[in-house]
Amino acid sequence: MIEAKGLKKTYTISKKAGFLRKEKQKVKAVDGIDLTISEGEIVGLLGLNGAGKTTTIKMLCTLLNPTAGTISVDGLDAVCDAMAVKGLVNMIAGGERMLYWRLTGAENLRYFGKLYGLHGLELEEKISSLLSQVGLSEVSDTPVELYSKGMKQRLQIARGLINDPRYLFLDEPTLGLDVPVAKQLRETVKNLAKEQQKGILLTSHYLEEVEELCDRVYIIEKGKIVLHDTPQKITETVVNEFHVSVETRTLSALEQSKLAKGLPSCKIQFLPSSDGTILEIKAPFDPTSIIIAICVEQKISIQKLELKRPRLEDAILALAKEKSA
Ligand SMILES: Nc1ncnc2c1ncn2[C@@H]1O[C@H](COP(=O)(O)OP(=O)(O)OP(=O)(O)O)[C@@H](O)[C@H]1O
Repeated sequence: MIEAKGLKKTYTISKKAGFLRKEKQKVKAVDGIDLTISEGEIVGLLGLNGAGKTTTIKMLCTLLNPTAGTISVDGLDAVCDAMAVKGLVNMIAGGERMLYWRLTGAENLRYFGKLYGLHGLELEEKISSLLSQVGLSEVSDTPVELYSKGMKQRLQIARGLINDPRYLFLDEPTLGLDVPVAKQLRETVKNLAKEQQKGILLTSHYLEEVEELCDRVYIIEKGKIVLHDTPQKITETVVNEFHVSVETRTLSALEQSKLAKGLPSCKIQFLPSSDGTILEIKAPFDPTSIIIAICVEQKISIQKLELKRPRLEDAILALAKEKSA
């Protein structure tokens, strides 16, 4: 398990303070974060630009030392035992960073494998197994500059797995990818966690992706965790509103009042349609079973019922609105 406690990172930057004069300024990028990632689990780290996600990831994978706090990776300290921890973790960035474009796919993996102390037959076997795992065997000897975006991203995954890490940090892994390529990549990520038991920390601006993949989500703001729960619980806590649309035959005033009485905490609108009535309901819970029960009791046939659950995106928008109000 990875366990971070009281994690802080302060950068010192120089700012112009008049002609020829510079002033040192401190930026608190991460300000006391506690988080855990277990093997086999996909954990999301969400926040607006500049919230501190990349800084957190860099500390977790030993690329940056924290200003304060501790990180334990399977009992090893990420600062004191950094070399051992490097063997247990790896990072996969989205976009086209961290690859050498003039080198072929196999040469890239050979270079990164050597950095992890792999060599000889063991390294060559690893390279060919990873290239086959990500479907790049046929282009192993093609320079990366000739790869498509999707192929480069698959090579990034192979690069991130070269040291067979127990924990993977994925920073915007589907950035700029076409829908089918991104979908395939999400399947790979699920497989890494659920079949290969790797612990994964994921940052993504695609909230549907986070909702689909993550078991738990941390929401970070100005370097602090402001919410931590499953995507579903976060959504229910923050948005707390279900939209239901129901189409029925034309309802009498009595039937309308029965429905309104049965759903006292909901906002209901009865709208006439060409062949009946449309009910638009906003409820602080999922009201479908109550609506169905009343309709059965009143012998009202339902032509169509549509439930719009709140999504993680609605929750993040609501949180952002709350903060700016
Ligand atoms: N090397 C650095 N030197 C000085 N300040 C930095 C440095 N890296 C990041 N920062 C500042 O630290 C804060 C957090 O940045 P960080 O990149 O961790 O956020 P982020 O959540 O990853 O943002 P984004 O979603 O835009 O990538 C920001 O205010 C940023 O300007």
